[in-house]
Amino acid sequence: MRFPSRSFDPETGVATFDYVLDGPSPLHFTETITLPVAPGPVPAALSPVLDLLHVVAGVSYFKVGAPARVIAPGPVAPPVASFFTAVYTSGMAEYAYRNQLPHVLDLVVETPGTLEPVPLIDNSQGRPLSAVGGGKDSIVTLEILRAAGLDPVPFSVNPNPVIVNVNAASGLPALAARRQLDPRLFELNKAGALNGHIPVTAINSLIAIATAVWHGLGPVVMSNERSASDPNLIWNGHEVNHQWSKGVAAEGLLRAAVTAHAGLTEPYFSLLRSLSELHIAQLFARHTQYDDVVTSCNKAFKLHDPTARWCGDCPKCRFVYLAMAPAMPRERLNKIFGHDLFADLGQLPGFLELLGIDAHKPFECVGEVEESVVALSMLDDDAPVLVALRSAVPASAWAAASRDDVLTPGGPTYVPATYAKILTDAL
Ligand SMILES: CC(=O)N[C@H]1[C@@H](OP(=O)(O)OP(=O)(O)OC[C@H]2O[C@@H](n3ccc(=O)[nH]c3=O)[C@H](O)[C@@H]2O)O[C@H](CO)[C@@H](O)[C@@H]1O[C@H](C)C(=O)N[C@@H](C)C(=O)N[C@@H](CCC(=O)O)C(=O)O
Ligand SMILES: Nc1ncnc2c1ncn2[C@@H]1O[C@H](COP(=O)(O)OP(=O)(O)OP(=O)(O)O)[C@@H](O)[C@H]1O
Repeated sequence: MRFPSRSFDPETGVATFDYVLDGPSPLHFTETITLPVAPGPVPAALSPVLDLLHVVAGVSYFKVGAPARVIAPGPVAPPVASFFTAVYTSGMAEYAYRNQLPHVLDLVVETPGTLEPVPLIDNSQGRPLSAVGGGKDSIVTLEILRAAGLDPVPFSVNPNPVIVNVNAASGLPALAARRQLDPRLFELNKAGALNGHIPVTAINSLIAIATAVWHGLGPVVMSNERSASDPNLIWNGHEVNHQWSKGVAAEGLLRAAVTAHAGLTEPYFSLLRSLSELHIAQLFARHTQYDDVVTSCNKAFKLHDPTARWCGDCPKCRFVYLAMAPAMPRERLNKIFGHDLFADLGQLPGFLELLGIDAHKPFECVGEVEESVVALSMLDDDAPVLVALRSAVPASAWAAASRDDVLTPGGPTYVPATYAKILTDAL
């Protein structure tokens, strides 16, 4: 796989990224990303961020053929090379596992030469750009930053009606970028090309950083939780994590790559990294103004035929419902979801999966088994699903689940000291 060229037009904000999968009939792709245009001169750090985005956004096309060699377009510093390789291996691990392509996990992205890291630019003091995905997590971050007086700028890639409505409920003026995959990809998918999951957060994050740089803003603040770092399973000695690019390892690699290549001292961090999903759900419950719009169900974010809001019958809906249940009256919960999931015994197998009974953690954006068990332990009513779940959870699982562990912040983070204090004050 090669990355023949890229372009950027500051008049329109349009960036194009070209890709080639070599072979007897080479496949050419072009992805288009339109950044919100900022007035004034283009900062020097923007172009290097687009260099990184060019390579990272290539994963959507890489997956069509799983080429044995990926050759980056230019020389980079060692932290950048490490980041590229991690994106194409760990970031593509679920794809490799599901398609049984073990070579993907051992791939090394080749770089034509080595650069020194560039001089540093202190961007730590600017207004934070707060990435908004339409779900509970980014709402919690936005509200913490707002309450601390940091004047956050909401930002989304391809805001769909859910995100537009969440931004409207926040009342904050938002920035948006547009991302258009090459339509050839969908034709190839229809024709049966290799397909699978990609580390989309790494792509959205670099688009967010490019926007923050161009608009003279400070760090990009994400809302990735502690459990995003946990793998779903181990395969051939490698971790397979559906949420890899939301995890803390990816965050560290991305930060180091942006600092080495673009010089930003404080490019990007997740404010909620130390928190469990259960904890974040409790913080979300404080903000009723988003109840009619908040949506975490991934089906609402599909490019084709999205649902309007929660589908009410997928792992993500079940997990978020269970996580929010201890934090609010059932009537409010059912109004948010438009479904009463604890009344529907057909969903029992899906809830059992979340509780670690009979399956590995689903390939979805769901929290740890321990969080689900603790959430269940915090519910004491006799809804049919809850009664059935209580009797199915083994004594060992109850004993292993600690409410203190789940609701006490912990684990490694990259949150700078000033923001860490803001988070602590908000808990
Ligand atoms: C919405 C969703 O979950 N999509 C996943 C699904 O794709 P599906 O075909 O059902 O629908 P579309 O998303 O509309 O995709 C159509 C095709 O386009 C490909 N594609 C999409 C976006 C992109 O950036 N590159 C692409 O190549 C896609 O592969 C389809 O062929 O199943 C796919 C295969 O498993 C997943 O790749 C789709 O996941 C999206 C990329 C997506 O946005 N998913 C997020 C909701 C998601 O999973 N987020 C995770 C974090 C993952 C990470 O490490 O960053 C989370 O929130 O935890
Ligand atoms: N379209 C998008 N544009 C910009 N950032 C996004 C987008 N989608 C997700 N994100 C960001 O990526 C991270 C992971 O997304 P995720 O879907 O887990 O979060 P969320 O929507 O805030 O909450 P939830 O987990 O409840 O869905 C979050 O920090 C989120 O803000």
